[in-house]
Amino acid sequence: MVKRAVEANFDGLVGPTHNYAGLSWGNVASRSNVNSVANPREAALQGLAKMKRLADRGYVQGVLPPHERPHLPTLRALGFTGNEGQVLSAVARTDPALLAAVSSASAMWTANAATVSPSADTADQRVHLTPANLSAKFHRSIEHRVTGRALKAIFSDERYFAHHSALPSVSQFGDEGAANHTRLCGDYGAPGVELFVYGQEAFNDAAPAPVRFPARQTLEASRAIARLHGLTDRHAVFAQQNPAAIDAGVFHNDVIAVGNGNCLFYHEQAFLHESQVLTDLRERLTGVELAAVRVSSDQVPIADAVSSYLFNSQLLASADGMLLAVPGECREVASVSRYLDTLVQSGGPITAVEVFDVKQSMRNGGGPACLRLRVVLNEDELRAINQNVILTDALYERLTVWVKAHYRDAMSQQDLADPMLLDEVRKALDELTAILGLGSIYDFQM
Ligand SMILES: NCCC[C@H](NC(=O)CCC(=O)O)C(=O)O
Repeated sequence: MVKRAVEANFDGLVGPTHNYAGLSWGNVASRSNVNSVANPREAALQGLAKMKRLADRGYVQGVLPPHERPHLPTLRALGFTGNEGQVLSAVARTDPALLAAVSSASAMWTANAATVSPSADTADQRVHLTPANLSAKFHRSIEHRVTGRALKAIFSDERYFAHHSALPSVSQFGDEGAANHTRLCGDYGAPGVELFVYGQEAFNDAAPAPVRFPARQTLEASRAIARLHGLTDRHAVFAQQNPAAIDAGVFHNDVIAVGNGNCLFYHEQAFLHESQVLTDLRERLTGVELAAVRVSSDQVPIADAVSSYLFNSQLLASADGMLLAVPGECREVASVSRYLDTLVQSGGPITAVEVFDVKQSMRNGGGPACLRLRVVLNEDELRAINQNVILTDALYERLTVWVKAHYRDAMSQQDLADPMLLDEVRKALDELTAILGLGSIYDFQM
């Protein structure tokens, strides 16, 4: 029997150290905004406003906490000694790039937090969660431990939830989580098919690979996640991303494709073997017709897809079809704006387009879809999670007050060395874990 289920979205609350450090080679926005002054307060409020709008529409909206940054335990593991002020001033003086790396608020992009397989797909009928090792970028490779703790503090009931450790942190098992994972299905509670998109095969030198920018996800990693989650061949499809797309700045598949329910919305240059992907999906979607919404390069050149983040939109089920929640940049790129006008009139599955302003995040290459982790939950599972992280009006108000009390409105690279910043962050996060009822998840709390 198919259980009633919903797709919940868990957005990463932007952390107090949000800044532009140009840390992500291959991510065009990150590199082009390097050294701009960021506004963490505005970033966090933009994220909260997105969550609130969707919660008001009736979507189940959760919150995932930011991480402790700058991360002193990482600096100590790399040989910095002395008290915290001494560690910070030494790293600022000798290695500012390292200080930036351990200060990034990148955990906000929770599409990279983990891969989640709903219970309807897995062998033991539990929801399976694996934090992504994010091994392609040092600043992100330090996220998975705390991410795992946060997920365990929210999805704690072992009758319903199975947690795995991140894969080995080496490039051969590079894993970027849900950004390269799309689930297609009929009802959310019915068995679906999980599309794993990888950039490269690690153990096959002859396989196609990008030449300019790194492929962050490997086939080997995707297969390991599917095994860990107990997905049989009926429930998993593996597809290679088009290497040319990676070289054009598509560092994750969610920059060029998004799916929901029976709909896959994608650019014609997304996949290396497009028709095979569609065939593999159709074979496994029993009783459900795949609605493939393909965007051609004539309609939207790939460079425009990358600069507008058209495909990094949230595709959400709505009463009369599907809502595409797009970043504001989509209305600033002519080809994309034109395309969106025709899309809703085309009579296809996507029936509405709405614009969300997440500009602070966009300038680091994170659109609406990057900011959320999707978790399909049936009614029992939804009831079993930590309810304190579900966004209600009261929680929205509380988090807004919390952000305004603790966040700065300007963050430059120089500011990261300020020892006051570390104190501010810890004070804020200590309060946050109490608000969200998470217990102790940060190193400084242990
Ligand atoms: N899913 C969106 C991820 C964006 C993220 N950007 C960053 O980490 C940029 C940080 C900086 O450059 O300061 C990344 O590339 O992994």
